[in-house]
Amino acid sequence: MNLLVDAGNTRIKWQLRDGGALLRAGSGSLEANDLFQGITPGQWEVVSSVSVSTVRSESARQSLESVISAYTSAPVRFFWTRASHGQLVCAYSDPATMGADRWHAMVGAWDLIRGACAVVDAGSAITIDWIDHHGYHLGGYILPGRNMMTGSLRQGTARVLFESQEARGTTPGRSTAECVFHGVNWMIEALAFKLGRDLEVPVLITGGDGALIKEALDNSDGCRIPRAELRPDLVLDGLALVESG
Ligand SMILES: Nc1ncnc2c1ncn2[C@@H]1O[C@H](COP(=O)(O)OP(=O)(O)OP(=O)(O)O)[C@@H](O)[C@H]1O
Ligand SMILES: CC(C)(CO)[C@@H](O)C(=O)NCCC(=O)O
Ligand SMILES: [K+]
Repeated sequence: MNLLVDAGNTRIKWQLRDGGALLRAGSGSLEANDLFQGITPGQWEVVSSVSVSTVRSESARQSLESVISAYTSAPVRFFWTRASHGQLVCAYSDPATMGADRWHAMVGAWDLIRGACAVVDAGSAITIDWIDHHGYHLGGYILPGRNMMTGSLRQGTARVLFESQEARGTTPGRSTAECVFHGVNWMIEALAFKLGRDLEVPVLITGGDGALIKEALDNSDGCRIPRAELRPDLVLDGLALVESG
């Protein structure tokens, strides 16, 4: 039994898998002390390996390792971006500096598509990576995610004052909160429109705000993308592939 962990900047997500079968899944933060509450003592006993993809700090990596090691004596292995995995080749001259989540999502995407595709991970940050039909990673983009956009407006201004809310619209706002939340949604819509214009390849979408991107792509006029698929577990799927060799 293998425990797979994707430690993002906002949330840590995990799955307990036995071969291809998914047994348990959960998410949360290390601080809340209940991250792994979905795993029973009996299940911990039969965990034979723990594989982690993390984009958090070195000290957070160590905390995660010691929390996991308190549950199990199974080896905890961390997987980082590599220069290549099979036909997939990283565009970075220094692959270790590329976020492990991006790499594992690309490994998962290449395994599914085996052809030119793009990967969008809309998490704390939004990343977009291009892969060509040979498996060459052409490069990507790193943008602030939704929470980060609204948070930076809050922090960087004196009078942009607003309460958090679930404003789904994109019409011009008529209050500060509406201007901020509709503005962010409008940017997501603009991003989807641009993707649909620039790309004619399948797009695999993951991350906490992935559904918003998918919806915006589906509603974008003149979109040339043949297939846009939501894959919430793409990072863990790629990690499972890398971990098993
Ligand atoms: N339950 C949730 N908790 C936190 N964020 C959520 C939740 N549901 C949706 N979101 C949205 O998801 C985003 C965070 O996505 P995700 O959980 O994929 O982050 P992450 O994996 O920690 O990010 P990253 O990989 O970029 O560090 C936030 O911007 C927020 O808008
Ligand atoms: C961009 C994020 C934060 C997205 O989770 C992560 O992939 C990361 O910390 N990357 C390191 C920098 C890079 O990918 O070039
Ligand atoms: K992520």
